[in-house]
Amino acid sequence: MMSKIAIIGGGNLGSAIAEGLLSSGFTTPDNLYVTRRNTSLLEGLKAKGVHVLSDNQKASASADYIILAIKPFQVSEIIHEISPVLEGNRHTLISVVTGVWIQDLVELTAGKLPIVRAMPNTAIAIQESMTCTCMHKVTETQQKFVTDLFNQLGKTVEIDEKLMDAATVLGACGTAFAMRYIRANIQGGVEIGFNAKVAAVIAAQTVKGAADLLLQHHTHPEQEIDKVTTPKGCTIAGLNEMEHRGLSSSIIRGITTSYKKIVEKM
Ligand SMILES: NC(=O)C1=CN([C@@H]2O[C@H](COP(=O)(O)OP(=O)(O)OC[C@H]3O[C@@H](n4cnc5c(N)ncnc54)[C@H](O)[C@@H]3O)[C@@H](O)[C@H]2O)C=CC1
Ligand SMILES: O=C(O)[C@@H]1CCC=N1
Repeated sequence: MMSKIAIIGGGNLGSAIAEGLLSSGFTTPDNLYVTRRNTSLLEGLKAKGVHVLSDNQKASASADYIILAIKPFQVSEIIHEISPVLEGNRHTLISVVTGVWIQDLVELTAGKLPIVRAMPNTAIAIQESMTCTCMHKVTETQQKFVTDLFNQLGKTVEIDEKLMDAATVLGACGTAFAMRYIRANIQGGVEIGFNAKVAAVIAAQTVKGAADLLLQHHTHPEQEIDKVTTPKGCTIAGLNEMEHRGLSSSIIRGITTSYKKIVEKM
């Protein structure tokens, strides 16, 4: 029998996970439960046959794997709410919540559940997430299930929990950072003559191709840059101007600022 999955908090990330789980075929709508206070915002999932409800206890009681996709400040209240139905020999708790540590979750569940911390990004909706995981007291079956689940939804690496905040910045916030880079390309593209629609396709596909070059060639970005920059050409002229204006520096400072925000407990 297929394991049942409950997603508590069908917001941006929770809904993206649900979409990815369905489109990958990892689960079927009948085995998926998604909660949200205002369920009318989950009509799309409901139409696909997913169990959409506002009752977190009911969803948790129906599931084997419970994915917590709520805001950090809600974790304590919601675990308290579902506690009465949690069973140590049945449930695995998977938290995608930023800045909440395994030790916090162990304490909130009185140590009775296997716990997974996972940090995916919103590309999980199209099975292209980068997900970092770390696991606590899981059985081999549970570890395999969770690894298979996230592997179906993109790439997965298991990391030391002390790197989870860093994984949040690079892997999860990283989606937004990449979007701004692409948006700037679109704005520049319009200045030099394209309409916004065509500029958007060119910018997004170019960034996707650049990322795939690195993933498939296992090269360093500078090796790929060397193949593009014709001596005295337009690429190096543009690239150096971007660096004079602080491109790399501003990205590094953005990353370290995001990191500080998490470490200082948001
Ligand atoms: N959005 C992202 O790209 C990522 C988010 N995260 C983490 O995932 C968590 C969720 O983030 P988002 O989806 O962006 O936030 P969100 O605000 O879009 O989603 C949270 C959802 O929980 C629902 N909710 C609130 N109280 C509830 C309750 N009592 N019962 C059931 N549902 C309830 C809200 O209605 C909302 O839909 C956060 O902890 C965030 O740090 C982690 C990685 C990436
Ligand atoms: O901005 C945030 O706090 C969350 C964590 C990673 C993505 N969104």
